[in-house]
Amino acid sequence: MSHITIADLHKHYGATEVLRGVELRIPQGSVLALLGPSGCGKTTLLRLIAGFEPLEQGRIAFGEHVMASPTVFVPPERRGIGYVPQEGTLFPHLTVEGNIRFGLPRHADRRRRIAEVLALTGLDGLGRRYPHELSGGQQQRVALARALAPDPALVLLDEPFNALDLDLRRSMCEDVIGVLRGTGTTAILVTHDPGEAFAVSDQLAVMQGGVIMQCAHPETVYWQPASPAVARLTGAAIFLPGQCRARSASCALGALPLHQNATPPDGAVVVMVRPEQVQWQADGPGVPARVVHRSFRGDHTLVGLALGDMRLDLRMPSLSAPPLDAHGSIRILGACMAWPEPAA
Ligand SMILES: Nc1ncnc2c1ncn2[C@@H]1O[C@H](COP(=O)(O)OP(=O)(O)OP(=O)(O)O)[C@@H](O)[C@H]1O
Repeated sequence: MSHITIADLHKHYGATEVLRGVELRIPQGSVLALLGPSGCGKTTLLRLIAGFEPLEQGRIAFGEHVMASPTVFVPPERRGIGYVPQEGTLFPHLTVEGNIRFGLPRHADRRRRIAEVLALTGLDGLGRRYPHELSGGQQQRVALARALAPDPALVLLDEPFNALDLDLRRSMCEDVIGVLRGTGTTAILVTHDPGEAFAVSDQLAVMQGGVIMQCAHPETVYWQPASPAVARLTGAAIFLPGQCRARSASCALGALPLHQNATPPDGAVVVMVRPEQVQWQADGPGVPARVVHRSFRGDHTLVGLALGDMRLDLRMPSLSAPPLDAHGSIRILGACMAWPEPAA
């Protein structure tokens, strides 16, 4: 398989349009994270790619081979896709090996392949266990091993570690994506956790209301979001009214240079910076600020700053957080995004 092309995809459930012109291009061997709020259409998109649902308009192609269009429908078992759904999909009456064997064609050298995928997914020695004898993380590894066993060219992961706590979920996710990268498998990972999406993807697609709002390298999406909505969906953001002139935006935080992708016309704008761009200084030039709130949280401290009649809430490393009532100033590191005012 070479790259995957998804063009102008539409899907309705009843009168509701759930996918509205989805476009994506996923290079072979790369990982695309699909991030968006609940109900935005992520699972529906995966189901169309897998062939579990017909599409109404548009095209899904793997390289030059059209898999789905209004006139073509290649059934799921002929698409060469592995699907790792949300938790709870193992057959409880089958052992780990039995679950993996289920996905393998009869003519395959099943014993060898099962041993390979058990090793690949870190499940050596657990082949004879039943799902209820495994932890949640191990069960999801079995689901991955089952999906990988037929050597698919594309793996779809639909929030596969949702049931795990945050730290375990992120480390499991990085492990699993590492396995897929090791085998050169193209992958689409659905998640609603921006941290997870940033950590593992080559491209991050942000979806809302059935539309891909931006698809780009994760750092581009984070620092140069295409819209205020993308900024909010991908992390904490500070929005301020400002005036744009000659590639510089003036606002309560000073005169800030614009990022390359920011292209508002001169005039009234909404300015966006990430909170970590705001640097506190005990003295030195900058916008005067005073600490009006301080809440210790262990490794970080929440600090509320008053800048004139404006208030900024920041997370600072506890060791460098200023004391309550401290007077100082702030400066902004790097550039800002800005959109014409009504865009907010
Ligand atoms: N079979 C169906 N029949 C009718 N409506 C459906 C069906 N499947 C999904 N929907 C609706 O389509 C919309 C998109 O659902 P989808 O499951 O794709 O969202 P999602 O982004 O994956 O959400 P989540 O993150 O909560 O899993 C939702 O409003 C959902 O209620």
